Amino acid sequence: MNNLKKNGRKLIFDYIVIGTGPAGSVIAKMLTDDKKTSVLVLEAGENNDRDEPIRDSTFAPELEESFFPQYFWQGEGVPQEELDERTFEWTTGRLSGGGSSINGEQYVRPTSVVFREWERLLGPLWSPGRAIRHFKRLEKYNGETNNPGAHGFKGRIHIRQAPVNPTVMAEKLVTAIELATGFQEILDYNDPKTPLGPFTRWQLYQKPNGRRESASTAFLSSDIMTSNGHGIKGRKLRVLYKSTVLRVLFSNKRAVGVEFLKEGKCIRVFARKMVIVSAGINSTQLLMLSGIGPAQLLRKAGIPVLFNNPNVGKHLRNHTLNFAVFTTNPNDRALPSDDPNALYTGGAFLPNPTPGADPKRREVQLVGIGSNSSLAIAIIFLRPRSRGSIKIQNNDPMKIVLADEGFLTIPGDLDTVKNIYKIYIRNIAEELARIDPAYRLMSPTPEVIDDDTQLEEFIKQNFAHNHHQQSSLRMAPLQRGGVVDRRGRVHGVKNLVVADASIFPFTVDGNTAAPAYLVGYTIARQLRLRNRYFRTHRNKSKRYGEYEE
Ligand SMILES: Cc1cc2nc3c(=O)[nH]c(=O)nc-3n(C[C@H](O)[C@H](O)[C@H](O)COP(=O)(O)OP(=O)(O)OC[C@H]3O[C@@H](n4cnc5c(N)ncnc54)[C@H](O)[C@@H]3O)c2cc1C
Repeated sequence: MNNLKKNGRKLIFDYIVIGTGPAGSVIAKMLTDDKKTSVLVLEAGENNDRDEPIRDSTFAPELEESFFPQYFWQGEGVPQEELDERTFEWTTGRLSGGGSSINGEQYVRPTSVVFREWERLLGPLWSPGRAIRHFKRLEKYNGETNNPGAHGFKGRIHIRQAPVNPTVMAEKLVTAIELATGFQEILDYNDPKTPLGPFTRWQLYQKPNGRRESASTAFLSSDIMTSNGHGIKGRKLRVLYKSTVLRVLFSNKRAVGVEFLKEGKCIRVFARKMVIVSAGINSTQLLMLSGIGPAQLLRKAGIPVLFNNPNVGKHLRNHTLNFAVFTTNPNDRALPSDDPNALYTGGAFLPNPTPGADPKRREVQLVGIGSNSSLAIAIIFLRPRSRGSIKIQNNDPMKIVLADEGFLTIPGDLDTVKNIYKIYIRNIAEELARIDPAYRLMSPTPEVIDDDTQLEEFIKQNFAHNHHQQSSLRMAPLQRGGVVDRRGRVHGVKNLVVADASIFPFTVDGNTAAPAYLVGYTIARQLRLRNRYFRTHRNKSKRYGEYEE
């Protein structure tokens, strides 16, 4: 076993951050802004920011389909009982920027309805007003809006609204959705005043020239660190790639460091203040390997129990994903010829169409994906009740976890997806065909939609995975299913924080990268406040909770 050493002494940092996804990268940058705090970041993957498939946004669809081993974790979930025992990929980005370096680039903030739930459970730190303030500080918005007060224009994350001029295909789809649902076209779905309706322009994680903006390009860029991971201009940042953390080290229930694998060597490194786990879909496994989790499971795996918390790995959630495919008019382009980086052909956010559901709550996301010969609508149900779980198999960090996403295990979820086809898709198909008869619903056919048994079968066969894994380490009080408190501090131990999509307390009503950035930003601010407080108040007897912003 090696200790990472400098001048023969073991190397100690103020913080160790595990992972460079949206949450980890923001935290690493923010904690080192003061040029006093030292941070070591450990990332299993490499820095691939310069690779064409990562930089060039037009590769996004291919990345999402092929899961190239050089950029993705390779894994599979357990067979899904309600989906005829089918298995789905259990993966995300394994490279600098994590999922943000390979994802579909859609920038979608959760609505205020979601943050009101977070606030009720966790207090004002997670209120809708504060969330919007934080998003504004993070983003550099490059697009149109009727509510400039809702956007930020000076943050580090470039957001490009695209395309400027919608294609005829996008316009036809949006008109059809307007007519089919009664919701008017909206300009800016991230404006809290217009969370529902169809639109021709997505907001994308892209620089003004259409190149991908990831957590790596936004927060670990050349003005922050050198290409080999050294902070510049006095920034006490060190990023080590190809460094896979195996477990967190403790002394009397206090996290003091981590053990990681780098190029065949097992190395130990230490943290004075805190270890921050931002490993995304792997955070649950790391906690369990470190002795935090359901006692019975840990004992069976041969891991000494540090803190028995049955909530660890228990509340895994994901959105559902299905498709409807239309023929198109060969004269209609899916994307403007001068802007292939726009990626999508319109879309919509809508309420659950089931009679009795809240008509003001966003629960459905439709994404137009056009090509020369077809228009697919990706259908995402954003508020499924089904829950899954993550379990380790034994104490071997290299052994894949048993990730059971529990898709459609609560029957109401299947009913909602059926209603989306029966009400929204059926009506959109009719309106589209009225606008232009060349647009015909091919899959599922209207006959399948009208037959309950066939529709159910279609949904199960057609079901896809959309990589919005969240909530397996819920941020909530222990008695209410929590693993971390409102500042991400792990219950039952000291100096250990989790900050990433795994701590979302309630399912978000859109894609998951924006709230992961927000979680990182909010927790980093809290850590900075704590540092500032301890620096200025020598009397450390007061708890920093009293000095929250
Ligand atoms: C194909 C795909 C498409 C998606 N499309 C969209 C989209 O269009 N819009 C959107 O908002 N979201 C999208 N998402 C989801 C989004 O990218 C994730 O929710 C987001 O990246 C989560 O951020 P995070 O900080 O929680 O973790 P991650 O982004 O997963 O980052 C975790 C990092 O930790 C590293 N890591 C993990 N384990 C270890 C370890 N043991 N040691 C060291 N490092 C480790 C990983 O390599 C990774 O870099 C998509 C995801 C995928 C996979």
